[in-house]
Amino acid sequence: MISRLKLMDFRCYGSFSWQIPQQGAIILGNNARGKTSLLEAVCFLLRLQSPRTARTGPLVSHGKQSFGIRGELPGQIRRILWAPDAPDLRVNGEPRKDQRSYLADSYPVVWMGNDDLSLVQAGADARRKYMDFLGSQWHPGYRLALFSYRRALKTRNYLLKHRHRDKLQLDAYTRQLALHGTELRNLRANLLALLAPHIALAYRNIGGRQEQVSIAYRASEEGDLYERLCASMDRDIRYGQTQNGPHRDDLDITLNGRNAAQFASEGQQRTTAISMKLAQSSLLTEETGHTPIHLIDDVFGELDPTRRIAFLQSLPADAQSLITTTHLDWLHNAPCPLPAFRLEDGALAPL
Ligand SMILES: Nc1ncnc2c1ncn2[C@@H]1O[C@H](COP(=O)(O)OP(=O)(O)OP(=O)(O)O)[C@@H](O)[C@H]1O
Repeated sequence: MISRLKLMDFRCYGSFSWQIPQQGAIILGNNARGKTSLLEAVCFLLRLQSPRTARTGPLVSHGKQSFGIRGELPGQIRRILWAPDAPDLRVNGEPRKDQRSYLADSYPVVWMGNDDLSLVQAGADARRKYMDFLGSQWHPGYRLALFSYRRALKTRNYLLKHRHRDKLQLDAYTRQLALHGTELRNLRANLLALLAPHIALAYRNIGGRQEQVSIAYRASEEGDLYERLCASMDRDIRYGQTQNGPHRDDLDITLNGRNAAQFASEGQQRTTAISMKLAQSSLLTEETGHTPIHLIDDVFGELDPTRRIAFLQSLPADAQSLITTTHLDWLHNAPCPLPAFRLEDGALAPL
């Protein structure tokens, strides 16, 4: 639970402070008032990641050099002062030397947004991000394997692109890539095995009792990764890029045995996407012992009333949920006991 949030020069907020109710809140506001930015700030404070951008530059208010986020949680005050090349990360006033140690005792987060449909409809990138955001919160080794893999991939791609490549060096990075890639794949496969039953259960709860959703990890190629990388070396050199590996892996999502992207209706696809997010929540609760903070950005307009009610009922009773919306029509007949606030001119006022 986050109880107080303060922002400085974050996105459209110069200075902002909010005492957050324990159970969470509904944040009502017209477009471009800063609703998503608020949830983004909470996500960044807890995970050092924005769901909107991979870079931190866009988070800094226009014309400023750095931003600050401070949040009070049970037993800890987290504070980030982010300046280019010199992030200052503190917990209870103590500096944390790197991102890993800052994140080690942070709280889990689930992000739900109106573009979650892309988990089913869009390319594999969205599904890898989904796995990696969850995996990094699930297992400390996951983030490390992902980070090491990305670093080795970047160097290998750099070597592949350059004409005067050193064969020995290329082989050394191929080995590194295979080592971290195999580790990452094993972690992802384990994660998916744990996650799949949570997704099936969440789907049934939201109304798809007749339907069977299933999800499985699919590697971009079979067999030993090092051997496959060596076998495709000529092609990689031609493209100047590594063509195989976990950065090309995907998830197979099926509904009643058929590919969900091609055969499911939009309603079924939305239910699948929401189930994937609710499954993150139940898995993280089980694995970390903490119910994640739910950051729910403008999802209700897209759901029909039955799914909306079922979704609200599926949120864990003890979760803190921050829900943004541009209107409250969807609340009609919906079981949502959260207090509502209006966001106007960069400040929140109770409704
Ligand atoms: N780095 C930045 N500095 C200043 N303003 C920014 C920055 N990044 C985005 N903005 C602006 O902040 C405002 C709020 O954006 P945000 O996405 O949080 O709004 P929102 O209330 O969620 O809108 P919507 O309902 O349309 O999704 C927008 O006007 C946006 O252009």
